[in-house]
Amino acid sequence: LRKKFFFLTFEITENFDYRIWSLTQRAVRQSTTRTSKPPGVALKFILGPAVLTVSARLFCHVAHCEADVNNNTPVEVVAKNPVPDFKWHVLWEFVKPQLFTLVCAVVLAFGAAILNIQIPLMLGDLVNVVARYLRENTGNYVHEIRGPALKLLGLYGIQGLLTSGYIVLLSRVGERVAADMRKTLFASLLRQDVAFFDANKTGQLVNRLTADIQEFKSSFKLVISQGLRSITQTVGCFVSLYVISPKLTGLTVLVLPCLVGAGALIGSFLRRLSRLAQEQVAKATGVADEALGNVRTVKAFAMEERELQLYAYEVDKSCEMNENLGTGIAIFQGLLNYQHYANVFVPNVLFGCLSDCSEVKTHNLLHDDFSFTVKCILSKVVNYKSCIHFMFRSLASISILFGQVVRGMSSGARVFEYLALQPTIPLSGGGRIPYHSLTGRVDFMNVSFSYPTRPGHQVLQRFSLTLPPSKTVAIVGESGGGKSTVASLLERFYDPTSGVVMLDGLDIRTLDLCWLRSQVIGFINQEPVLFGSSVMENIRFGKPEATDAEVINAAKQANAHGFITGFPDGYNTVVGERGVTLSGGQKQRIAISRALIKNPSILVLDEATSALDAESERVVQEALDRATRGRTVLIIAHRLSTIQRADLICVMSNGRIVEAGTHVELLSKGGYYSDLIRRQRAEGQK
Ligand SMILES: Nc1ncnc2c1ncn2[C@@H]1O[C@H](COP(=O)(O)OP(=O)(O)OP(=O)(O)O)[C@@H](O)[C@H]1O
Repeated sequence: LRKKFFFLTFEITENFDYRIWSLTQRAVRQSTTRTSKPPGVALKFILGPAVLTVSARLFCHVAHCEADVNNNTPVEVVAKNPVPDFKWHVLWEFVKPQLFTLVCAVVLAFGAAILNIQIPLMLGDLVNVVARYLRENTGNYVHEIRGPALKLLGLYGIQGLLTSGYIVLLSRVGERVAADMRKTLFASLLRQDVAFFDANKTGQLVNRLTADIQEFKSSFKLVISQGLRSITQTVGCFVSLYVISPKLTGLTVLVLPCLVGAGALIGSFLRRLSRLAQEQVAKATGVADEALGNVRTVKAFAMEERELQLYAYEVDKSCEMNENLGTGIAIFQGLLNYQHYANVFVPNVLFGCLSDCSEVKTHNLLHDDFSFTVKCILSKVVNYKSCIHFMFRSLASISILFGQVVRGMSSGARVFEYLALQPTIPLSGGGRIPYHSLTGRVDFMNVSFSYPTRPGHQVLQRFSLTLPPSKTVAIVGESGGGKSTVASLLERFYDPTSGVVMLDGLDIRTLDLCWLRSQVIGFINQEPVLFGSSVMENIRFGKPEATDAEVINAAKQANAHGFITGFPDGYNTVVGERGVTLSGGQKQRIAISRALIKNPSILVLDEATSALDAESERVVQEALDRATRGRTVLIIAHRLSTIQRADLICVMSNGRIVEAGTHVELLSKGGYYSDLIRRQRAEGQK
């Protein structure tokens, strides 16, 4: 691992690729997770009907972030959440709209379960008829057997109908609850701050939306259908057992709390295993997601084998954990059956029936009739055994269900955890400045800022800058100096740690964020991300209500109309995932169209042309020159040639402006800027 870490760190110092940075992080993560101590465990369990009521909270991680200010080595940011509780009131909110259907399903399931209890008793009656006929060989066998047989047949029929009915209703409830959960979770995720996405991997978030909700849905359906049936059957059989033999049933009552207690204990352990196993699955998904999402970079570095190893490592760990969980559940079931069958009930059945059959005793006292004794015992034994058999089957299915409940509750708790998250920067609410009075003046006043994931590392320090209305201000400077961070603060992806960002003299924290982003600021960055839909839809993303004519007009302004109409499908051309079927310059011009269609007062260009070759840069630059007219523009630039006509050029270093002026002023100063120009010219000549 150390070797891997060294190799990857070397790569990043060569400034190769962001992807390598993330690989490096992963290497660090693996080494730290292997050496880190296991988290503290606070077991919590409640005796009683353990399966359904034990709290999901098991142990607690303390959230912490690490930062190494003096060292440029990528630092791992670990955001560990406390283990979430399963919140019943949140579940209730989802179940409430389906309550009627659910109640119907429960009633049908309950009916089916009650009929199930009748079956052993009916079987007993049937056996009695057969036994009597075999023993006495008198009477009309067909006539006597017909009654119980038809009753049994009818019972099975009705039970079948009830079963189909509740399964249909229950699957409807399950699917709708799951769909509502997915939609709400997705909405909640989209609402989160950018900082949230800095700290959480996309793969893990997608896992919440897919695997966790799927798991929860299966558990939910199973608990209601099988759980209800099994519990009803257990209780019903218990009552029947009591009627047949109170003494033996008393013994069972004594033994059962011990079983439930042991079950709760093992259950709390299994729940912990299950949660860890699910987290591991999400981790493996995250690795695959990252590799597939960046497949070109993986291929460019011939890293397929390494990615495979990383994925295999995570998958093997998850496999091992799930195997442990399976073993735990198996042992639990085994113990349950063993205890029930071998230790307590079976040896006592005959004894219990014989000693408890008061009917037999009374009859014997009066008549001393041995054949009656045998007949009575036979009937009781058959009934008792049938009931016991059904009760054990129900208990066994409860124990199988138990594993599912454990997994379902952990999944549900993880989903509910994200549902409850509130963004620190609310998307809506706050004031709007009327369009006709908006000038587009921006002031950064004494802004200091650290990224939430690296609180110890101050990126901006008492930074002040004014973007006058309809003027172009460019920021240049060393890599990592904080240029893009300024743009992020203007977009309000983050809020400053101290100081304010103002728009037309108003603190942007008091303004409606949705309005600010959708109508005031147009943002174009170095690597425009397009969606895998048509060109038309991608441009319309900037203004969903835009007409086709508006889309075409925006494309014309961005120098994009020509190449778009050159495609066989024109504006209906599908651009592929992330716009993979377009060239860099074409993608950039579509991104410019997308920003221009909302006619923003402020335009932020974050190194918009730095990834392009000379010809593409010329075409895109033309588009940008046209787009910036009459707007307040903030340009974050690498290539100094593109910003020479800016009204103000600021040179940034270590989170501060160290020099500011026009191109000519700065050149004549002979300071940082002229040094940058000289260095860039020298690089260009190499
Ligand atoms: N999302 C983030 N979370 C934590 N730290 C970040 C994040 N984004 C940037 N940083 C850190 O903030 C500092 C400033 O980054 P920023 O991207 O603003 O620099 P820059 O001047 O735009 O660099 P470049 O010219 O290379 O794009 C860097 O040290 C960087 O590592």
